[in-house]
Amino acid sequence: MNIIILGQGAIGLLWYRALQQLGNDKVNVKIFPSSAAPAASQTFTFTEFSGLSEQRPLITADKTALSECDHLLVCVKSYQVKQALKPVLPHLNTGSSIILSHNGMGTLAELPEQVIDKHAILTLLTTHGCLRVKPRHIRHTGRGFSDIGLVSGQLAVKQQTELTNLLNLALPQVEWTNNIVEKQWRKLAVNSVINPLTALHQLKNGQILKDKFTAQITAILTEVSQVAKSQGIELNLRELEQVVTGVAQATSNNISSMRCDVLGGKKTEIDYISGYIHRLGEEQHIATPENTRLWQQVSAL
Ligand SMILES: NC(=O)C1=CN([C@@H]2O[C@H](COP(=O)(O)OP(=O)(O)OC[C@H]3O[C@@H](n4cnc5c(N)ncnc54)[C@H](OP(=O)(O)O)[C@@H]3O)[C@@H](O)[C@H]2O)C=CC1
Ligand SMILES: CC(C)(CO)C(=O)C(=O)O
Repeated sequence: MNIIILGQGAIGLLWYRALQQLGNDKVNVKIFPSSAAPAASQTFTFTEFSGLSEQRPLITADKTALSECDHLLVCVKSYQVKQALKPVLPHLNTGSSIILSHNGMGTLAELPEQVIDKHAILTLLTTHGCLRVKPRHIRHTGRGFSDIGLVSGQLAVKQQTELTNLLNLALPQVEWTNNIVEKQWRKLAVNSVINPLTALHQLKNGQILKDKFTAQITAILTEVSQVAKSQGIELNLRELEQVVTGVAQATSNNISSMRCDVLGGKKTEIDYISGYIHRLGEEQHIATPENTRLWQQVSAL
């Protein structure tokens, strides 16, 4: 199987290393570099939980590799997806799937129609934690699990199974799911609470469980479930509150990705989290004052 990874950041290199470990007889994995990265052959450093580090070769994909690709795994931030795909799409094998792996929602609607017509589009959601220590040096900070499923087009069951088995062998656990869109909404709900609140109030994830945020969390999640319903996704409010509490407890000492971005002076993914709820709400005539305010406040940071 030929897999190309687009995005050599934390998640891209995590998958690249995991797949490369399996050996060439199982998978031929290459990386498509960003224009900022030199194209010449390079190495990258991978640091495990134990603190052990290793250097590994980084094999980059050219146009020929793109024309032979079976699965393109896109591991860039949500706001980078459209731009990152631009130089890749003209050369990508028509039979290749495009697997989007990012926080937030709304990137599918940004893809040109011809792309949607030609390629099966999948989503890969992961709870693994990975830190980019510096360019081409990553540290795996938390073991998690991943869900993969189809969001547009078709992929034969045999290909679904082969892909899932391979990813699961590389970085377990990976499961195929036929309701990936519902899972995306659940993850969006979690991110719509934890990410903006931690970024705005400079909190660790667990600190959003203080009583003073309870009413606001309920308001955010009420809006998310109302907007999700307009898209045919039923989310139970009490269940969402429990999921958010569970994730905040399990990651209580973590700094959310949005807070990290703010601290690092980087652009956040707020347009694809609270901003996505705001846009869909407007489209569907559903008021989303809480998410709209969070979107505006984080955008202004
Ligand atoms: N890190 C984590 O633990 C987790 C991350 N996620 C989500 O996964 C997604 C990816 O996150 P993460 O890997 O941490 O992000 P990073 O910022 O570490 O990686 C993004 C990579 O994309 C590259 N890139 C940006 N624009 C382009 C382009 N036009 N062409 C090619 N490459 C490009 C960047 O290039 P350059 O090197 O030049 O900057 C960078 O290497 C995000 O949505 C994040 O929220 C989800 C779960 C956990
Ligand atoms: C689940 C959570 C909130 C963990 O930090 C996350 O996905 C993020 O930080 O973006």
